[in-house]
Amino acid sequence: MKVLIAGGAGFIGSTVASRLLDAGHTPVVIDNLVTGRREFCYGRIFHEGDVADAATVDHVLRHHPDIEAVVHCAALIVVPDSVSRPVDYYRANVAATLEFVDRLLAHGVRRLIFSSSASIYEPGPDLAVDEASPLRAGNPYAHTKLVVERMLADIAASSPLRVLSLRYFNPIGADPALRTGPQLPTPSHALGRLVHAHRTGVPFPLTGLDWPTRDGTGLRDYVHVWDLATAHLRALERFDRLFTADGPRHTAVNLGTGTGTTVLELVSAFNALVDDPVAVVEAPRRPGDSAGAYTRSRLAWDLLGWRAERDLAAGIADSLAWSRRRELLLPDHPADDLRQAERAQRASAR
Ligand SMILES: O=c1ccn([C@@H]2O[C@H](COP(=O)(O)OP(=O)(O)O[C@H]3O[C@H](CO)[C@H](O)[C@H](O)[C@H]3O)[C@@H](O)[C@H]2O)c(=O)[nH]1
Repeated sequence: MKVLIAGGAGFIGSTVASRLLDAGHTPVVIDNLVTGRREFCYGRIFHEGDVADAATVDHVLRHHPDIEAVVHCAALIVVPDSVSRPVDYYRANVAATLEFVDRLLAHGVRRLIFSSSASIYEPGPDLAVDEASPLRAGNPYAHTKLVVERMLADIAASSPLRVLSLRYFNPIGADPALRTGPQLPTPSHALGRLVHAHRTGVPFPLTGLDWPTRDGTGLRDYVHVWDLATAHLRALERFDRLFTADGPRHTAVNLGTGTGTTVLELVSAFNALVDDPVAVVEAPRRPGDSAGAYTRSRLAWDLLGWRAERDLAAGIADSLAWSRRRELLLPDHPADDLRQAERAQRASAR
């Protein structure tokens, strides 16, 4: 099957592309490289461009009329950034998706998987959520995901498009074959910061110790990115069976492990795997942060035949292995940072 992956040069999109390749499918990547990496597309079908650019998307779809489904992972994803740059986030995540879907419809695309997020839930006191839990996004990033889910549901209701929103919990790890992984030298997510702290010797900041969790630190459901990628594969293989003729044309499925882990528990699990443990310091809550959530849903199993198979230790081990590989594969040159900044500026000026 030929599958268009928007954002296929980013962390999750590139892993999905590897998973599809390993299963004998053909990913076609479109990515504007604002945060994605060209190196992740070597040897793959790759079109550089923005999903908001009709000419680029038209070109790709005309060039590959045999594309059977689209996976849309292209987005800006850093929560505190979204608080300070909401216009950029709405433009990149909402406005660009609308333009993209307009072209997908024009070319008769009927199957779309959207990278959504568990951050759109309003969890109850036990922090466990399923797909029927109340939705209330607590920061601009999460708002963009919620808005797009609703937008896609409305569009699907009156078009041949069927949409599966996959609500990711917190992806960790890397492709176990180390072809790709988190691309930023200093990622903002907790495990990335832990790896960074381990490499530099700078203590890891515990950002918030007064959350309503068992030890006061934020709780998340950390799911291995390779497991996430496998969920996309299963979803693509079963896509047409997910939708009945007269049922809803948009459906959402949680992708998590079902286990909540606090930041202090994550630090302990990390330190159990390294020779020289990371020190921690207390720090204030981050803008837009939340207590977190974990999934209690079986829907991914029932609908996709998928459940997470890799544990937290595997995710940490693969993150550590990737950070060493990353230094070789994606050396950080000051010129890269400059080019990255210029691309980001061009994208936000559009
Ligand atoms: O240096 C850090 C970084 C994070 N945390 C804590 O670790 C927990 C998890 O934080 P992450 O940033 O790893 O996870 P989030 O769920 O807050 O955000 C992640 O998931 C989001 C979607 O839900 C976005 O994708 C975002 O970019 C990604 O980092 C939170 O309690 C946070 O306060 C720390 O203690 N120290």
